[in-house]
Amino acid sequence: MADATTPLHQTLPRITEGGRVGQVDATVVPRFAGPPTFARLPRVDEVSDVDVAVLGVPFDAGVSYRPGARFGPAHIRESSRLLRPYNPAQDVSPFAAQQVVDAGDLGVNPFSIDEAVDSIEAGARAVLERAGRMLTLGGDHTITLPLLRAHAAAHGPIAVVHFDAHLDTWDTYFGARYTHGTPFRRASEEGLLDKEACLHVGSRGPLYSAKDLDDDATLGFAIVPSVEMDDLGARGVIERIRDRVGDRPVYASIDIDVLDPGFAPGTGTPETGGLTGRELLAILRGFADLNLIGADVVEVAPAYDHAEVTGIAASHVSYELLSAMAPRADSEVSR
Ligand SMILES: N=C(N)NCCCC(=O)O
Ligand SMILES: [Zn+2]
Ligand SMILES: [Zn+2]
Repeated sequence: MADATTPLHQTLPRITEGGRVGQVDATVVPRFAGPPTFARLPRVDEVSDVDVAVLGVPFDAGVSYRPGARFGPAHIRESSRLLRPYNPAQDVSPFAAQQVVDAGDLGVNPFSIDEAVDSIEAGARAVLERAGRMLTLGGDHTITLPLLRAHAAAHGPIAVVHFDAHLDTWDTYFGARYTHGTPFRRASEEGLLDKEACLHVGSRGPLYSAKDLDDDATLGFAIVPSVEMDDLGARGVIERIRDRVGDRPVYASIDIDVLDPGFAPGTGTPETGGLTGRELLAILRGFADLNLIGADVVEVAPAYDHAEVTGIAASHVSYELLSAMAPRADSEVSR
């Protein structure tokens, strides 16, 4: 048993509810001490069976404006120390209902986007062989293309629900095809998307031209713009998502800039008029009734954050996604 004189790396008392190796027990080791893994969960090498892996991809060479999302994974992990075991909003204990681990970071090339994209795909495929599902912490939005390649290899064309201020279906920037503004155009061109079933949520802000919207529809996306949030409410947005994706395999990609900059200042291309944290969490809870096969949380850039506001938002978004992935005894739980 740990006491105040025992180095923490020698004995880490963990919650072991449901037979899973869970968080370091915060009633024994205070939250600000101990390992820097996501939610103080075990590392992947500390357990034998894995259901969900949390993977960091510290890559930001694809950004068009402010850099810094390469520090996102470490910032989200540090901001996740306060997460507790039981999620009352979904009536689930996400780390007891499934084995969740921290798979660490991929070490990707910061000087070659092409090489980084290839190695992210290879890394994601390797993680998916070990774990049934993964939640990836970015990193800029470029990383979602190789992540979708890995998921589509396992599931076929995917229904992507994309939360973002931006469409990210643009074509090129300065001739570059792999950037954080282009992942979903590439994914659509590569046949990774179910073009009947993809949806952007929270889009807003100026575009380059009206043609952006025509292209976006052709690439397979419907849109719930941020401006419709008040009229629809979280329930209305969940219904729009459910109508669009049905029971297809769904991948949720959360660009933290879908939140208003007041709720998530720490990001590279902020746009005013976004969702509140409460709205986003409420919508994500609706994914518990969908076939959520994977997710990412991207574009957290801690240099522009204050008091971990953005990091805490990203860690709670991650927690709702992990909760939505958790198997339920009764799948008709109303929430
Ligand atoms: N994916 C994010 N966050 N931003 C894309 C912005 C692309 C642009 O500068 O037009
Ligand atoms: Zn964005
Ligand atoms: Zn984005």
